[in-house]
Amino acid sequence: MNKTYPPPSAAIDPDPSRSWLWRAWPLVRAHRWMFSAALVMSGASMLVVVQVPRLIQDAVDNSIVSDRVPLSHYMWWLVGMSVIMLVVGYLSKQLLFRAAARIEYDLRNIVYEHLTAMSFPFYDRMQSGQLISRANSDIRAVQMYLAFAPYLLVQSGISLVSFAYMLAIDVPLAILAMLPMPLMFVASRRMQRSLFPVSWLIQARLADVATVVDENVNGVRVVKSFAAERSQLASLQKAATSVAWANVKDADLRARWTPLVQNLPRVGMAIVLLYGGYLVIHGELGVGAILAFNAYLLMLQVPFQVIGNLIMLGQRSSAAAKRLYEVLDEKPEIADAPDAREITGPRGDVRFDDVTFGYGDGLDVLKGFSLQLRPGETVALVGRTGTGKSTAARLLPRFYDVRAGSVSVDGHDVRDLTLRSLRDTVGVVLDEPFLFSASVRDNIAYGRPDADFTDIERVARLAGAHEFITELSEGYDTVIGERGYTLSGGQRQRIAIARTLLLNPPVLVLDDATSAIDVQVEQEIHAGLRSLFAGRTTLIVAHRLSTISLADRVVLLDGGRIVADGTHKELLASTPLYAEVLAQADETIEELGSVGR
Ligand SMILES: Nc1ncnc2c1ncn2[C@@H]1O[C@H](COP(=O)(O)OP(=O)(O)OP(=O)(O)O)[C@@H](O)[C@H]1O
Repeated sequence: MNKTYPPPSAAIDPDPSRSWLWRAWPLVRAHRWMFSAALVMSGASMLVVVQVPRLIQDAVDNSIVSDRVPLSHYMWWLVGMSVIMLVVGYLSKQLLFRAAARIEYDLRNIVYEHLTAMSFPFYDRMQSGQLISRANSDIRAVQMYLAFAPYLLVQSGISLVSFAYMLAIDVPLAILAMLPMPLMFVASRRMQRSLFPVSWLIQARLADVATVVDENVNGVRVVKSFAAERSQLASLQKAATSVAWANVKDADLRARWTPLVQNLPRVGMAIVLLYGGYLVIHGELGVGAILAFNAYLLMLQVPFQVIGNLIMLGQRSSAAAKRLYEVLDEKPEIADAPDAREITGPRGDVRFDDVTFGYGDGLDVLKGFSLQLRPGETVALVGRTGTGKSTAARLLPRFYDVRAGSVSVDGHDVRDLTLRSLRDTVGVVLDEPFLFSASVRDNIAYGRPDADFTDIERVARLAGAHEFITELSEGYDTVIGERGYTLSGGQRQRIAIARTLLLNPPVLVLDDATSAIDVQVEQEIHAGLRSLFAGRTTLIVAHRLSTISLADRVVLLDGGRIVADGTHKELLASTPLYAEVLAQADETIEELGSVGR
């Protein structure tokens, strides 16, 4: 049913000590036949193009100045050449753009595959805006250079051939006509040098504009609720003004340099006219040769501009490639061990043994944290805000690795299991579930795209989502707006619970996963939730009494470790902190309620 797409045709060379081009070369090599064909064709069309001035020369000398050959003879040649250039040009462009598109496909897949393999610590460190820019503009810059640099170089070959033809017509005239060329080279290099920093500036400022627009669109709810449209608009105007300034600077530099670079060949033409005219007058050269020379001089101009652009493109691509490699060279911190094993027939015996954990280089959040969940047991993890309840829950599916101690499922350290089998075993529902812009049905079936509709409906009922889904305009086929914003927080959470349940995981982690479902609805779906928990080991990170009441056992976390363990009643009687935490949670909920009133 699901179409499968080809994997990337090659990988980036993993050796970071090599140059960026060398590392990217396998991508070009993978499409070498297409590239070679495109380059051969473009070389061939170039060879035809340089014949045209020769032909015009002969036509003028043999048919116009004298009447030795009928003019139609040259006309037919010219028509024939045009047809060849048309066909060959079409084929070479087709092949080149195809190869470029494949390189882009490969690069996007390589980067995306890598990003998918990266673990939570990486995403904690990186800014999503930066990642998105790397995945877009940097890929583009690298692809442009890889695909088009060889083509531009072949095109530049036109200058060598033109010069050879000029030499064949008249050696001293060819050398004289070339006199302004070094000047032109210097001028175009200076032009590129002064334009380069400005073009960087434009890129950077465009990225600033993109960031403002991105924040505005993604944070539209916050912007509007603070009525901050004006200040957002002001920051956009500021960023846009900076872009405009850089663009004006760019136009100014171009206006200064372009006429100079473009008009320098006219000096060559003047020389051709003067010395060539002298030769013609003295009968040493045909009139046609002057025409041909002028045409060749114009062709000679091309590479000077192209090579300048190529250098500029090269600098930009090299910076872009380095940024991409920075991401690609990062190894996923959490990956399968070489001898990782599958977990078979999991019973759901979960154990945290003397765990110490903290994020990055930060302080320990958990210290000496030990907890056992027997198969089929439902345990509520309670504690003050910021004590590390969610952190403990994240260690079970191995979103992060412990600093010391161990987390195990059925006696296997989670680090010894394959991530695939561990995450099939441990289902997680987070408090702010992310839903995709797809139908409700597809969102629920996210982990099992081939699931039957009856199964989808069954888990939706269990999660208390079926009723509101059927009330949506197109029921299960209703497409959810971006990130699920068209649904309420509680509705999103119920869809997320259904999504995890469809996988029927033997171990379930609910991290505050019912926090947005109002207490009454939660009570209504308690029966469903209880039947969910039956037969699976469940860890619930909870704040509310109503959620805690679903658990067989409650554990209280404080100072990085479990400080009390028992039933709700036992803890209430024995541990003042427990009552305090519950009272705080109630107060918070009440306060939130009064703010809303
Ligand atoms: N990704 C992260 N990177 C760095 N520090 C983090 C990260 N996530 C949480 N922390 C820190 O770890 C500590 C524990 O956070 P955690 O979310 O586990 O607390 P919690 O008990 O679940 O809190 P709450 O009840 O408010 O949800 C906090 O000090 C928090 O700032």
